[in-house]
Amino acid sequence: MDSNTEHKIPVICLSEENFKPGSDSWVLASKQVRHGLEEYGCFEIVYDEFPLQLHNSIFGAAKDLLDLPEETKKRKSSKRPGSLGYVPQRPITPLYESIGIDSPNILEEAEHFSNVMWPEGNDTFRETVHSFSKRLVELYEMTIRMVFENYGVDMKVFNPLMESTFYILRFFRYRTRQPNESNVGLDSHTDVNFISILHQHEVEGLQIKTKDHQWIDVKPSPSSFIVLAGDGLMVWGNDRVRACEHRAIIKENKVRYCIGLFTIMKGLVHVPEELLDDDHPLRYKPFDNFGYMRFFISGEAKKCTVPAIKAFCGID
Ligand SMILES: O=C(O)CCC(=O)C(=O)O
Ligand SMILES: [Fe+2]
Repeated sequence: MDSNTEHKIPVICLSEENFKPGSDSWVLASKQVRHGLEEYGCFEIVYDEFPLQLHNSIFGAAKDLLDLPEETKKRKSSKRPGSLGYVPQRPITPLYESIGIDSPNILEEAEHFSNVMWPEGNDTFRETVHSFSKRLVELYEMTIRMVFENYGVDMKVFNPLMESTFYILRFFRYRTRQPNESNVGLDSHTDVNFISILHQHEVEGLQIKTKDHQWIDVKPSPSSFIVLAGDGLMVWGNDRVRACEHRAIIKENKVRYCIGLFTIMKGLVHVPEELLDDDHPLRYKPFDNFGYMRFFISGEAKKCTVPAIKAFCGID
């Protein structure tokens, strides 16, 4: 079905004020966050104070990186066994290519990655990736804090959860299509991690699927960030939060760039006890996020006859 106007993804207008936990606008924003995650599996942050300069420089960095020769992009930059790293254009996703950076919020890791790609060094790239990622980690932290407050989850487990978060920054590029090619850049899916924060460049493409199976377009803007619940947050929330179904459709005849910060839990994710009661019995066994990612990479997930997350750790 085509996009329509009945649905509206909740928008939080971020300001100094609602960045302060406990303020009136914080409380209001956190209700919208919960509503967005339960209804759509996502919400939008409009962050007017986000520096335009940083928006421009991160997409400049994306282009510089993806313009490198294929052999360079394939170099191993991740220290994790089995990490995805560079994903070239493939027959099933001919328009799409992407490349990921582990722990980009840690300066030494941003430096390590940039030295692998540019052995002569690239200070601009390293600095841009690091400062962009740090801003997105702040948005992630705010989201988790709001979710905790809204569900009444003990703040004692907030810091441990933040400390067990692993971050990957991924740059995506979609080339223009040939006359006979489909406009599907990336087909409908839910993300296999905990939370994803996407930032689009000028060319639109991101679409979100509603509960009643309609697709809504998410328009790009230099101050807009879309926060998506992945399968991991759905597990943590014991199915209160929906994992967001989304896709990328390339309608315009222009190259499209998008960037995502993907958060992944190290160790096991347990449903907090505050989210369990007679009406909400435990639906998932402790969840191993990296194990779940391997379940996809190995092709096992494709064989499932029920949603992959249910097959992996669901209690029926
Ligand atoms: O390009 C986009 O807007 C979405 C990318 C995406 O969903 C993903 O990489 O998981
Ligand atoms: Fe995705």
